[in-house]
Amino acid sequence: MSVHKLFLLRHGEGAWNKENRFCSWVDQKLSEAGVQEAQDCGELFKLHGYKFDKVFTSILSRSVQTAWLVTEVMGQEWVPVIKSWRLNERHYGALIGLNRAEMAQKHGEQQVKVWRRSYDVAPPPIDESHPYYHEIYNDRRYTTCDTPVKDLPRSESLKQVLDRLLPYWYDVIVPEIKAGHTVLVSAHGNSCRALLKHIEGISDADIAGVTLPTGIPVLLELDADLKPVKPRQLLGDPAKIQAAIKKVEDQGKALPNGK
Ligand SMILES: O=C(OP(=O)(O)O)[C@H](O)COP(=O)(O)O
Repeated sequence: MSVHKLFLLRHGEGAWNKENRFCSWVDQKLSEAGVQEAQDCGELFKLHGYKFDKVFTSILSRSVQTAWLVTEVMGQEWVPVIKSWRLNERHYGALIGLNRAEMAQKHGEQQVKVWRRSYDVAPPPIDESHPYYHEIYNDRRYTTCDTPVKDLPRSESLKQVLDRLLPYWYDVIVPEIKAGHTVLVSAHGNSCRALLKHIEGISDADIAGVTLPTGIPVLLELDADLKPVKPRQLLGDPAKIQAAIKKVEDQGKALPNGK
């Protein structure tokens, strides 16, 4: 029997999702379409009558903005929103800012797939010569982390995302769920995939085939030990969800105009 409902949500479309660029730790806001996706998601939750007790976000604006829009539409703005860098998107290292389709043209689709979806391969690290290095590491938000700025990642595999996420999951989120609270995690494609891998026990190989589009919530129904009692449900119109998944997968195809 299902005891707990947990919702994972990749934020609505951001400006760089639209431009097919690796966004990662660059703080992009939601696009107009992304705002709409977040609001639609709130409407969907409202329609189902879901009530959240706690919302967890990363410290990137697109994840926080999504949480605000969702709870606003639901009339649940009062629900506490707790932020941590440990829910941030995967650090894409030197790939940050680059266009996936152009990278596929240059390095091949297979290499881009390895960078995007392998479990334990990290992209090349970012260094001080990278155009976004200083914007990221001089940002005041990273002085608030439980880890000194010098020790924050310079690139991460999905495995490394899970490694930095798990202490937060067990110390902060799990106690909330076990206390009977309904939790929404409003985060990112890869931080949600890492969490999903852990909760569902997905193998290192099979996680490559799991794609989460923006603005589509995932409902997990868990038993008292937080083991899934049924398959995950992606909420919304199935045809729309399939099209959105294909769009994300196609982002790594080599197209000359990078679109
Ligand atoms: O910033 C990103 O994800 P996000 O839009 O979920 O925050 C990444 O660039 C996602 O890229 P990917 O789908 O190639 O792993």
